[in-house]
Amino acid sequence: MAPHPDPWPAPSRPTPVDATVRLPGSKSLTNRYLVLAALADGPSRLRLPLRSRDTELMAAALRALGTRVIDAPDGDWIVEPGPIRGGVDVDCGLAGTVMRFVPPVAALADGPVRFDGDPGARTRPVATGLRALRDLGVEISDDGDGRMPFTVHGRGEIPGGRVEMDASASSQFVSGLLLAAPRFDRGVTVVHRGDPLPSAPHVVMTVEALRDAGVTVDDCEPDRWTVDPGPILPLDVVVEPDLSNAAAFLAGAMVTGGRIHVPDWPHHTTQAGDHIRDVFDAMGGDVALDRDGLTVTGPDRPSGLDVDLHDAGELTPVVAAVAAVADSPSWLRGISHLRGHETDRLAALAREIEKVGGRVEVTEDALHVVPGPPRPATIHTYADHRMAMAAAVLGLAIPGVLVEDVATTGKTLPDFPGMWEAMVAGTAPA
Ligand SMILES: O=C(O)C1=C[C@@H](OP(=O)(O)O)[C@@H](O)[C@H](O)C1
Ligand SMILES: C=C(OP(=O)(O)O)C(=O)O
Repeated sequence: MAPHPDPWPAPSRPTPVDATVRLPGSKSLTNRYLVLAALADGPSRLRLPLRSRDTELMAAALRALGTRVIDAPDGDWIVEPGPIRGGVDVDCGLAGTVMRFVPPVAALADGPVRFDGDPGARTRPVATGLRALRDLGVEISDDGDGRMPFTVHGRGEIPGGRVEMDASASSQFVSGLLLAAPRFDRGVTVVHRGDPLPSAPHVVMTVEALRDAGVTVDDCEPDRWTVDPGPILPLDVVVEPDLSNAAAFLAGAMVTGGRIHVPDWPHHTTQAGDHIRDVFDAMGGDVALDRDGLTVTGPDRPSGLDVDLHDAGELTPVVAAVAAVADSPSWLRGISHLRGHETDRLAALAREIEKVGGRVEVTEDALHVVPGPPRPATIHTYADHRMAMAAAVLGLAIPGVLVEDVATTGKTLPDFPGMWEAMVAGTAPA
């Protein structure tokens, strides 16, 4: 992987891109499978897992807790569960999945497990998950502010039972409890009470992954999930390509009137990123899913749109970037929870899109993006992989865009700049 200059001159292209882009595995699926495999009854195999910062952090966390996560020569991960041990530290980096999925696993350890992460992780919400674990009988110490760092005092078992939480800040609080719950003495019933749960497809993904591993889950009532205690079957799974990362490349077609093909786009998926098909269709793209994969052909100029991204918030930065060069204003709604993502994405998108000539109004839960005469700028990326990908999309359409810290894309996509440059040059590997 070649080093890239910082700031990185985002390639711009006045003519249509035309490339096939093969995406590595889904972050959300890889990290769920890793957790389930660590708690399973025998060894598992993850085929085509994502190998990026977030998933390496998850693997490292589980290794610290006593699981063997073995790098097979073909890139697969073999996972051999072991007794969960305490007396260890977990580095969450900036990964929401690590800071919210691993504490319930740590509660099953035989001693204390201390969690910390990047400076930015200390401002991400974790208190709801910690409070729920306490309600289920787990001892946790923090500095009293419900933020990182904190220590989970594992006692080798979790009584479990019924717990109510307000998960309106992140669906990951629900997913984290459900994933470990087969190993709780009484399983768990989680009831969400509060504003509507964001990122609902991610909880469906959790439920599906549990059921595929032989776990009984009842989700027939809205905002209530029951996981029965019982064994987790070993997994042998192929990880789907990451559709939210794919969205950035498909945006390349949208802003240049070009064509991008993503092979192996799943026909059934729980990934929220699949929603990008509807979004780009509404923005004037020609979106075709067939046996070979997904092909998006962009319009001469994308249309503005009014869209609710509550279920697929992680698409917002890339959609906002396309909206910033559209032929009319856009509303992106239902996204107040993005203030607790890698950065406050509402503020960050407004600031950076305004630098390249757009106007952005931030409301309580929406962005109103008004395209303006484009101008070059240096885009700050706030340690946020999706801000950096959005900046690359802006740079494709607007000459003279420099992207600070493009390496932050390594959170979910190794060598994003190399893949992007290959796409722009039309040489992306088939
Ligand atoms: O469970 C998951 O894998 C995720 C859930 C979502 O989090 P929020 O519910 O906090 O938005 C999503 O944005 C994140 O990228 C991944
Ligand atoms: C919100 C995101 O990540 P995380 O899993 O760290 O919450 C994201 O990838 O857009």
